[in-house]
Amino acid sequence: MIETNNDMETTKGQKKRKRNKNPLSQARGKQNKHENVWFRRSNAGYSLFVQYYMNQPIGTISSAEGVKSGDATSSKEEGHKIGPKTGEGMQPKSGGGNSRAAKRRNKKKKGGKIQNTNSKTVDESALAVMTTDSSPTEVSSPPSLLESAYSKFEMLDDSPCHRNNVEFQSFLKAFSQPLPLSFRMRQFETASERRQMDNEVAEEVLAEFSDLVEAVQFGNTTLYRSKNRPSDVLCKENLSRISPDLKEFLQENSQNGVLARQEIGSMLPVVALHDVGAIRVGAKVLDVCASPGSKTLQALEIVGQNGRVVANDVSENRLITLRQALGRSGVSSSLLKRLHFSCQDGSRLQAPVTKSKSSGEKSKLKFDAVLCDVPCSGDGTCRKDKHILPMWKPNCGNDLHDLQLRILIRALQLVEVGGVVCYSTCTLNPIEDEAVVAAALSTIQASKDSKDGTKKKRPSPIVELLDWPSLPGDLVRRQGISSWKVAEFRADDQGDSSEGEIDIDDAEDIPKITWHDSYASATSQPPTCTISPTMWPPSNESSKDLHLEKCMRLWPQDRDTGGFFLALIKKNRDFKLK
Ligand SMILES: C[S@@+](CC[C@H](N)C(=O)[O-])C[C@H]1O[C@@H](n2cnc3c(N)ncnc32)[C@H](O)[C@@H]1O
Repeated sequence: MIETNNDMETTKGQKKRKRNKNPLSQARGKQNKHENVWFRRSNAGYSLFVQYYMNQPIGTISSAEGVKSGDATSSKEEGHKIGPKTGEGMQPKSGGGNSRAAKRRNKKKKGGKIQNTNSKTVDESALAVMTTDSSPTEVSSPPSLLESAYSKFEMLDDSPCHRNNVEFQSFLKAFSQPLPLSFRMRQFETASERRQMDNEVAEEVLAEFSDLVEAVQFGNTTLYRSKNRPSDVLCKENLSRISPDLKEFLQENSQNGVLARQEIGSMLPVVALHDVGAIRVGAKVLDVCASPGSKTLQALEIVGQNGRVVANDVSENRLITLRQALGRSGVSSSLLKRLHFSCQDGSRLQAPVTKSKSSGEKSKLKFDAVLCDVPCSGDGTCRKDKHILPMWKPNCGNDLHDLQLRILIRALQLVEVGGVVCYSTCTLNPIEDEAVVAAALSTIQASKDSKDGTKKKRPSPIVELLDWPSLPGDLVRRQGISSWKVAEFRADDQGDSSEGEIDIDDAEDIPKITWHDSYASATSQPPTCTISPTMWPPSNESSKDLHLEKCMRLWPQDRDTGGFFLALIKKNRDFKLK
């Protein structure tokens, strides 16, 4: 059982919520059994992923970081789309309108060959498509499923911007490679001499592995990551083969608290909040969606023994995981005393009540910084999580949008005036990223100023996006985007999948995304997933005020990372929602 701090309020009905599944599994669980089977057999997830991201803007590389040679991007506003315009190239050349099942039935009648296939043959066939097709590609090694899915679209599409799309290919290629290893030296602001000594010794030892890993200064933190190697990149999967000694070193030092294995993008929220002064020695920090706790630990290291970190997660089991991870991380017991657990739905989180030592008066705690690392579709982690792409569809992100928005608004209520919230996801899907940020800012902007209850024009907005602090090392920040498309996958015809009747060589069997221009058109027939008006980009007029370009996108093809999205939002005044 998780210990909940005495001064922590719990919400009514908490027990019921504790049993709830993770919202991402719930979003995925909405697929029926047939559809799941069909997804796995047909590689539909890869096709949908490729179609979707071909039609979304990628974001411009921020000029502060500078466009370095070799960056495959043009600096047009928003960055160009990495694929053809919606509707331009996405329709199959023939057919259309009928469901795939209907087409298969027609084909059967005509005596067409229907393959009874499994995932292995799908891969092989996709490979054949890649090699026989004359589409240009820089890829010399066998194409990944993503690259194969792309080449299939090329077969269907004559759009000139679609062909020769080097950047899109480099994005697919990067997403198809395993994620390079990365870890950080644990940084204790109030470090004891012994701790510093341990770190120095570890850094000396790491110098022995300088052919494999390189150090990058990352705020106050020293980050290590795999060095570019001509052969295979050092990653979790090949670590024991390439360097059993480094593996042993990493295992030992993760357990004794010297270093923490963490993805680069995942380190950024705490580094950025530290950089803008919101997470500092003695600060009060809330981690709304905390488990498995990589950011909780990072924040705890900085706030030290006079600070306070509240780690909240809706799932009791995941809070247990977090506690176990912290136990293994070698954090001192005195520091652990500064950590408080809470098991609540982040969108309705009740602030802990504190008692003043002098007057004994009780008040609700507000935080200097809030980490809002919400549940998301997670496609930015597909380089290390092989289960994401096979089941990918836009519906998963759509189903999470409302929850993400409610959690972010709650985080902005709980942060102190002058404090900062970092909203982050490990997806590059704008519906879960800029759409959520834009909707939260607009909702709060439209709310009443809680001071005098009026909606007077004031010099600064109630909440605003902060400029991104300078980036460590050679990381590349792409700016947030302010236009994007909303899509849905309407699976109306997976009935035949139980018979394994998928003809992967048939262009008409490639699943198609349905694009929605507006909320009205999306809801003109019953949607198959959550569709909310806040999913669409704000009007040109209001998006100017929101400054979504201040958000940060980390794309895998830029500096060999995972995909990550971050936004720093400062609260200037209290507000009351309408
Ligand atoms: C992306 S993970 C967080 C990763 C974590 N911040 C880290 O860096 O280790 C999202 C977490 O949100 C939790 N979660 C899902 N729905 C939630 C909700 N309504 N309120 C609070 N937490 C939620 C999930 O259980 C999951 O642990």
